[in-house]
Amino acid sequence: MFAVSSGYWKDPYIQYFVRQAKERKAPEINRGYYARVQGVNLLLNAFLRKTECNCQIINLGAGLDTTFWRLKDENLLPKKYFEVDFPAIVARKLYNIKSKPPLSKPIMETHSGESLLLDAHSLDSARYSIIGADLRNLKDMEEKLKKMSMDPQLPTLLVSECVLVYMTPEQSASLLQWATNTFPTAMLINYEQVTMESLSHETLLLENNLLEWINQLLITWGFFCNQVNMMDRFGQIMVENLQRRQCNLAGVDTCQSLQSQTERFLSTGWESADAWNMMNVYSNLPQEDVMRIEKLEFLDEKELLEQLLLHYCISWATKDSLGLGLAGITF
Ligand SMILES: C[S@@+](CC[C@H](N)C(=O)[O-])C[C@H]1O[C@@H](n2cnc3c(N)ncnc32)[C@H](O)[C@@H]1O
Repeated sequence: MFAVSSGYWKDPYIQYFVRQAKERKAPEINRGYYARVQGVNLLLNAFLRKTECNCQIINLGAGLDTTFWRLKDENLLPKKYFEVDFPAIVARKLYNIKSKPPLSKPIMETHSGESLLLDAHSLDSARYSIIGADLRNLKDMEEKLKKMSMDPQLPTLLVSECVLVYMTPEQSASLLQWATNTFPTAMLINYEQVTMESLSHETLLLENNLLEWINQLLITWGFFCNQVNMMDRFGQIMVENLQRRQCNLAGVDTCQSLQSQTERFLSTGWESADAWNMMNVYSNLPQEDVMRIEKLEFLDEKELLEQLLLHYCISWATKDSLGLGLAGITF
């Protein structure tokens, strides 16, 4: 919300989901969010182009994500957009949708046919469905998705942003395997942590600054959305802090390296997989817009931004029975 209100990117819908007034965040945090949002959108849009929107999207652990509304505004809606999250999170999202016309109107506008289903834990309309389910209970989740007309034969994009790390490696592997067993033509985009393996020793010596900054990150970004790897000092401090706050890091072992991030896909039936740290993603985003956002706020500590970006990655994988050229999607 703060990054949006500071002009990093446009999202007219996030304001309807955020309870507190915009709380100021550090420029590194805003740039980190910018890289994540632009990076994921870039791959997502490429999938929509390849499939000419003749596809479905399933956002796993969607939280209060606003992508459905963006795609509607940009005339890029897939045949159907699904979201899955725990029933309690879904209930909160549905409450906002029901009570805020700027959220409900676009859903009504894209709805046709039978009456729209809306209860405390699910929504089913022609182009947008939300289900309350546990990603670790695949049978139940699949049944619910099928009830809402999920079509396994359609090219399917699965998105998981800061979600798999909450599950054990076995649970997330089952989810990835379920995806390849279910959808012959699919792509999965995953955003989460990766170790700082590529950082130089000198950068790590910035530890005093780092400690202070990590604390800020915990309060703002990390505590809510992310956990990091235990392999380095940065990761150790954050993991210890998160554990003190009873935040469980069940999936952190899979985040060790870009290689472990791609291997998790290749060992669960995906045909191609790639993973880029966010520093690389940031450097490959359209540079005109990067130059624009870099003028928004003065950034004192470039090294800290680098450390943040090197600690996160976007990984993606494809399986392409229809031969749409999904493996060619990249930054
Ligand atoms: C850090 S939030 C990320 C939300 C959203 N993807 C985003 O990027 O803004 C993690 C989300 O995953 C959901 N989640 C975690 N484990 C889950 C599970 N086993 N089943 C369903 N949802 C889960 C949480 O409820 C939460 O909404």
